[in-house]
Amino acid sequence: MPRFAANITFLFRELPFLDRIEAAADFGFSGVEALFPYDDAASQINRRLTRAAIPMVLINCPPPNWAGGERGFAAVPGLSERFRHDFKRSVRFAEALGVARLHVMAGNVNGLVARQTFMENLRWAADEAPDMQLTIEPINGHDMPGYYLNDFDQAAEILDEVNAKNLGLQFDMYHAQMITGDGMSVWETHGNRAVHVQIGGVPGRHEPMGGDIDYPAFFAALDSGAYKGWVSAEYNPEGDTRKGLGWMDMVKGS
Ligand SMILES: O=C(O)[C@@H](O)C(=O)CO
Ligand SMILES: [Mg+2]
Repeated sequence: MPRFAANITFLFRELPFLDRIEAAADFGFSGVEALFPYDDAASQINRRLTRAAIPMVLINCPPPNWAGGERGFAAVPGLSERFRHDFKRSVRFAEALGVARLHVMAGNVNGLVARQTFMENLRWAADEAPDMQLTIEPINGHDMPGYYLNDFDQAAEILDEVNAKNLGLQFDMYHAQMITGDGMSVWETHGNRAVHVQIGGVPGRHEPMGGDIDYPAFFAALDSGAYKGWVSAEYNPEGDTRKGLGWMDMVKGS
């Protein structure tokens, strides 16, 4: 069975942010992740992680200003200084939480200069934090219009060209399905680059069951394949998070 983490930016939103950590542990998740947990002190988050006896496995860079609509700066020409400042801050926060993975967000931009900027900043980041597993994630244009990294082949080319041992693919099955209509094929082509996996149903980004993605087949592929990392539940529960966790019981029972 895959090792499941709960993305507590999406799941357990019925509860205050810090309480979601214990809820995730109580409901069978072995870890948590969060998009931007920077509003709480690392010491407070750590206390809750210790009490729940589970790790935080991934956070996103950049820290704050998300509410202002920015989607990162790693690929935005002219903002490398801003990106590097934010990156160092994210690494410090991740280290304080014992988080081993950092998702580096590209930003809303396009064109050849953006590609060059993205690769330069990724190379710099990989050198700057050699012990941190960095990830890049293709995100579908419906959910995040204008986001630079919106295609898995594009991500694979960038990973090959940057060629840093601590940089890999964040494979979100929800985005793979939304972008191509056939997420399983994308996994077959690019799954070997994955260092982090996320799941959510299509349509609607709800619970990973039913819908257009054959999740039982995907979980079976994960069980029999080389990927042994985290599989994070990153979806908008249809109702109360706890009532929608039947998909986990199905995986455990199979
Ligand atoms: O898929 C997503 O939306 C996330 O993994 C993410 O990092 C974008 O904020
Ligand atoms: Mg994702």
